[in-house]
Amino acid sequence: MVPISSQIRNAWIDFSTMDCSIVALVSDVVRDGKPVVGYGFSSNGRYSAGEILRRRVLPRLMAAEPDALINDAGELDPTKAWPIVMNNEKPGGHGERSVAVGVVDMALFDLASKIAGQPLYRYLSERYGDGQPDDKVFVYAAGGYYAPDKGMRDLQDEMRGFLDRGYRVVKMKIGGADLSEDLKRIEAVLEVLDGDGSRLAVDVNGRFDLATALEYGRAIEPYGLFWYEEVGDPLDYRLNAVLAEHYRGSIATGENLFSLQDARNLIRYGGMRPDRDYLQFDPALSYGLTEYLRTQEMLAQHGWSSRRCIPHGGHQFSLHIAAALKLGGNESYPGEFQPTGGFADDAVVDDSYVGLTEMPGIGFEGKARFYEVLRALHA
Ligand SMILES: O=C([O-])CC(=O)C(=O)O
Ligand SMILES: [Mg+2]
Repeated sequence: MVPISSQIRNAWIDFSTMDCSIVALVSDVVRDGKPVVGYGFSSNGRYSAGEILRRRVLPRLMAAEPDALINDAGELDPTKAWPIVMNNEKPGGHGERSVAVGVVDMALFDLASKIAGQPLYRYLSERYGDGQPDDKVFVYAAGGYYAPDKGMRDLQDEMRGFLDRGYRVVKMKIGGADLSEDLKRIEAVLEVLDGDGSRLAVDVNGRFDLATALEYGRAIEPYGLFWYEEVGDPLDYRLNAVLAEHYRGSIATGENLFSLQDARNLIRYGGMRPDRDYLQFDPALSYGLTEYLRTQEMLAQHGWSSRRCIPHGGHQFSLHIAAALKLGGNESYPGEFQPTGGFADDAVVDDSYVGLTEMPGIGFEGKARFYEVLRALHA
């Protein structure tokens, strides 16, 4: 467990006690005299899932026959861990179990790609994509939280800071104040963006009932925003569907749907429009890439392009996945959730696109402060 606490607040929670799970899988593969280690962490916004990891997920993994994780080519295959760690788990009610499984899945993919000597995006592209990964990924800067004593000037300075760091598109929180105050905050940010609403996303974090969702929708529609995010309760598909009938701009949601089945319900019943809306399922929070691959298959069957997916979480794992599976982009937290937030220390963002590290694996080793924490797990 590692704390990622701060004073910020969205429309639903504050982050004063936020933490996340971290895992190091020390393998018996030796390179340069050292064991190859796979690292994983559980994204942000859900608390650490240590109890489930310690009592259920990790003991099952450790008890598995080593061969059960190896494919016909003799390689470690992270997707083979899924039935092992999910043995004796009932379907449905996914809760935080998917977070625990996701951390281990991330660490296994880090490990497998390191053993293969490849950066994760190349490893994934060869095995699950078309072998031609994107060489850069669209990223937007997420922030714009509510915080004690944070005024309009501070909000504008924060957004200017994002632009200075190479981002073109930014995101801010709404729904934690009343409509008139939020409209002032939106207009303050639009000033920094030369009045261009298509460069601003707003995030409600699931706060609104239908009437408020529609009221805010009518008020913000003229801005032509990048998207209107997680407007109602994540599991209220009907609310989302009614909103989609009325709000003409893009809607984004899905960061709190943690399984293929929940994602499929959103697609079936949530009224999401494949020509303009965005899906934000976070592979780390929702059973890992193994489940995300199944979700991508489901989306394709329903006529959705992978380019409509821009995962939540702002982590390096999804960055590799975005390049390999040709998603529409990835979230980024240039300022929040330290030490896990943000990409490699030397990552350069240009016009809201970032390149990938060529380090084997996910590349946590290129993120000094976080790597220190991960290394301490097996020092
Ligand atoms: O405030 C949060 O929990 C993070 C969030 O919704 C996002 O990144 O979209
Ligand atoms: Mg969000």
